Amino acid sequence: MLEPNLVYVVLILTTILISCAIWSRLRKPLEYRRISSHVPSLTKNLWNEMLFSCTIAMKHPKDLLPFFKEIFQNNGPVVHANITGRSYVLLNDPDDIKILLSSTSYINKGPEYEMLKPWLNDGLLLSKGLKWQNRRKLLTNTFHFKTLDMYNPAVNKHAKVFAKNLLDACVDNKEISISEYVTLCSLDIICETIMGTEMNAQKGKSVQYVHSIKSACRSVIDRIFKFWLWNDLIYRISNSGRTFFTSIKVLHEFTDNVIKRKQSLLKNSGNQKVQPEIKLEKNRPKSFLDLLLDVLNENPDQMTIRDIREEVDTFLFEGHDTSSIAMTMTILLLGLHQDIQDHAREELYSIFGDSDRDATMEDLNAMRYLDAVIKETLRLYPSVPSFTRELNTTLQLKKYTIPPMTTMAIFPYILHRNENIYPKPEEFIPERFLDEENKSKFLFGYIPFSAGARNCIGQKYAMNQMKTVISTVLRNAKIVSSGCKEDIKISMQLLIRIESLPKFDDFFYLMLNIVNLFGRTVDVTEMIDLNVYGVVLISLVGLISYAIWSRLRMPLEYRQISSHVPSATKTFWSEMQMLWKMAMLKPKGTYANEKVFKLMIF
Ligand code: HEM
Repeated sequence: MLEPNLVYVVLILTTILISCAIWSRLRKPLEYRRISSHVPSLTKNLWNEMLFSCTIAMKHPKDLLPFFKEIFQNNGPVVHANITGRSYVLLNDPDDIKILLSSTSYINKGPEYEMLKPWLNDGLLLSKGLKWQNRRKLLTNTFHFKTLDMYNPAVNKHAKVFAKNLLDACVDNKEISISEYVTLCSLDIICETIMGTEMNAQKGKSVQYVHSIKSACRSVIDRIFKFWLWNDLIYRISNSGRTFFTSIKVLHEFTDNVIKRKQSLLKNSGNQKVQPEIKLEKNRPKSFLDLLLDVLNENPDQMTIRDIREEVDTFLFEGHDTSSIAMTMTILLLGLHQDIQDHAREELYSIFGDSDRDATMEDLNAMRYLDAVIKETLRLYPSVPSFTRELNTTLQLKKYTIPPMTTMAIFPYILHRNENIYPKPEEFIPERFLDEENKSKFLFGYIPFSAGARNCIGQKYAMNQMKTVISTVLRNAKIVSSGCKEDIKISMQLLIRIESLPKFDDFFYLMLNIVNLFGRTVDVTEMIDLNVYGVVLISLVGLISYAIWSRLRMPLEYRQISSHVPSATKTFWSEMQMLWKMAMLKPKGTYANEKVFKLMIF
């Protein structure tokens, strides 16, 4: 049964691939089609294009960033590649990146962002033109420093719950997985600050939302790189697409709930427009959701409930997942570098002494070393590993002219490892960010929050939140992470994720992809959903065949060695047991994933 299916898959995929490539080439203007004649290109002809499209589609997310890094190493900082007819230019030169990002002519996102539309609709991250301009202007006010000050008590409150939960979980020196704790804390913070409503995620109320975000992100990245999933119909019937639509149902329900709670809070306070605590101070700025609901009430032509939902969806996602990854990575790195951790703690002691008071805005500004630690973490592990822009008009780079309709792709993860900007780029050295001389060097060579008109609107908010949470942990606990930095493997998804899987064989991954296309429930990025029985069966068959085969091909005297030399594998069964145990051995410190944290009370 399997073989004819496989033939059909290959046939269908090849047909889709060729038709997409030919069709999209023909409909583009000539200059667009000729881009590869003057920009170093990986896909100078149709065959190369098909090969590249397939290679990229079959890459495991953990191999994507090293793959792109190698492309830059081999071809220079500006590289062209067609993926089934879509033209991409990959940029890794800070000067060229500056030209692109600092111009207000190139603010539209690439076509991949369309894949997020069913989830985030036309929220700030995805919107274009006038709609984006108006929204950005309106919402920028809600990240004013006075507003951030107003959020401080809530951030401190949730940071303390987070630290307590970690310490409770680490009783008896137990190792714990930290990422879920961080994510729930981040979610509580975003809900109570900018949404103005408590969701009690840290009390276990929103675990489903967090899992759905992860599934949705995985499905989207799957779609971005696998050209056969670009088609809406195929995506909808594929396993990846079904996971995506199931997940966004949960995500939308959560957002609706946040909005309803806020509306009922406002109703109960007897004032539809202003929050009770804001009423006390007349000039106090409004928080995000208050402001949107105000506009809805006062100018229903300008804002509908649908508009509010798309912004709440966008800010809930962008506002908690990005910073929770950054906090997880910072805590992991501090646990691996005890000297840096001690230095950060000394700084906190000089600010707070033995007091357990809340961190104020002045305290946060005084945390210069912790600030550098977080910045260095974001250099090595920028939460958003890559982003794109689509050109409306011609772009003149330092050396090349890029025609309209090209998608420009930037990879902060790779840019931040440029040896010319960052000596010893793989090393964790927060001091780089304390040296004033480096500031000009880092401009456009350091873009974890992007740059220019479409940079991250929540940058300052995120830094404050991260400093508050991490300083609270450091003031209460000593962090120890097992493993070493080299063991951290990053998976390129919409946002980065720590790879916590045993290594997948490439062939195994390819087979999973094919099975996935036919809708079996096999999740390729999380072992949890993997068909465990299938894996055990395949491993056993492989083991037995190997043992029989290797015995039979050896001379008899070799096979009888265990009869006179003390042996650990006297029987066939004990040999298999030994093989299995060796295969399952976890070398000390090999998996520095988020499951190997130890927090110690000091
Ligand atoms: C460590 C934390 C964060 C990082 C590394 C980060 C990074 C980024 C990056 C790289 C972009 C540009 C994406 C692109 O061009 O496609 C972006 C945009 C955005 N971020 Fe953040 N972000 C963080 C935290 C936040 C927070 C806390 C919020 C909200 C409270 C937020 C809201 C947004 C929004 C709405 C956009 C779209 C802005 C626009 O297009 O005008 N981010 N962020």
